Amino acid sequence: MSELLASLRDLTVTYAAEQGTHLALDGLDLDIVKGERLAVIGESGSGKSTLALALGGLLPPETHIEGSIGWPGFAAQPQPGLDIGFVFQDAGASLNPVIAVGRQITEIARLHLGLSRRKARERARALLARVRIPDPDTALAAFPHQLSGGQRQRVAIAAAIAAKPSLLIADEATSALDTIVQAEIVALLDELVRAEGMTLIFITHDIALASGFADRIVVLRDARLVETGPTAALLGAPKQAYTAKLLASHIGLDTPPLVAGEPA
Ligand SMILES: Nc1ncnc2c1ncn2[C@@H]1O[C@H](COP(=O)(O)OP(=O)(O)OP(=O)(O)O)[C@@H](O)[C@H]1O
Repeated sequence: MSELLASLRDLTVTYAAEQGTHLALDGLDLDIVKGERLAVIGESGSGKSTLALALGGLLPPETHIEGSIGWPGFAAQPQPGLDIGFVFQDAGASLNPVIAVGRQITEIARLHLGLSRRKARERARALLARVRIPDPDTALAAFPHQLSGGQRQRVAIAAAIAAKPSLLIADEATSALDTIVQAEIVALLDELVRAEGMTLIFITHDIALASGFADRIVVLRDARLVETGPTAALLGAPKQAYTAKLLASHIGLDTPPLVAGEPA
């Protein structure tokens, strides 16, 4: 039987806003299986990022959380940055603009893996090569603004996996990139999670992008989980009218995936 990484039960998240409270997740039940590539799709404001932040324990302090997030896949409460890696939409938000790329990755490896300065730098170089940054030696000394948007996102991925997390959460990680670069980054994420045996949660409003490589899709709408199922089943025969509408508005079902899946 598949091993569970996380188990969310009746997860309800309410933000305290100036105009009152805002229900961002409403009674979410979801099991996340070790090693799966899970796409979370939904329209803007449906609660996707809130789910990502809740999993990482990164919700703002004034947020009210009910229900539970269990982590049967971890011996102890997983730590963001160590057990859970994050890639956000804007690499600029996760990378410090005034610190060289190499040092940013090196610091993570030193902090979380306790590596010596030299070993951490070797790891940073290897990670830059792993995410296919051309000329990793030069890139180590580069500042984020000296790289292209796609390269910055590759660096952000290298930083996210530097501490060897078991779970990688990519929140709209490709939304700011053009279509070709998007497909390259998705292919890279897909390859990395397979090779490293990580679990991937890929948050996106782009069903076509998700359908190319996700094992399973979760559909959120207005803070609620509408439907979840294996990608092919959900795309081929959505059970909920909302999912069907979402699919119809984004892709024809004969749209070829942007990233080829594994041969059957
Ligand atoms: N810190 C916050 N304080 C108050 N309300 C918030 C906060 N963060 C998010 N919200 C609200 O909670 C709801 C869910 O937001 P969330 O960012 O999780 O949605 P999303 O599906 O990720 O949207 P998007 O695709 O636009 O990023 C939205 O209505 C949003 O306005």
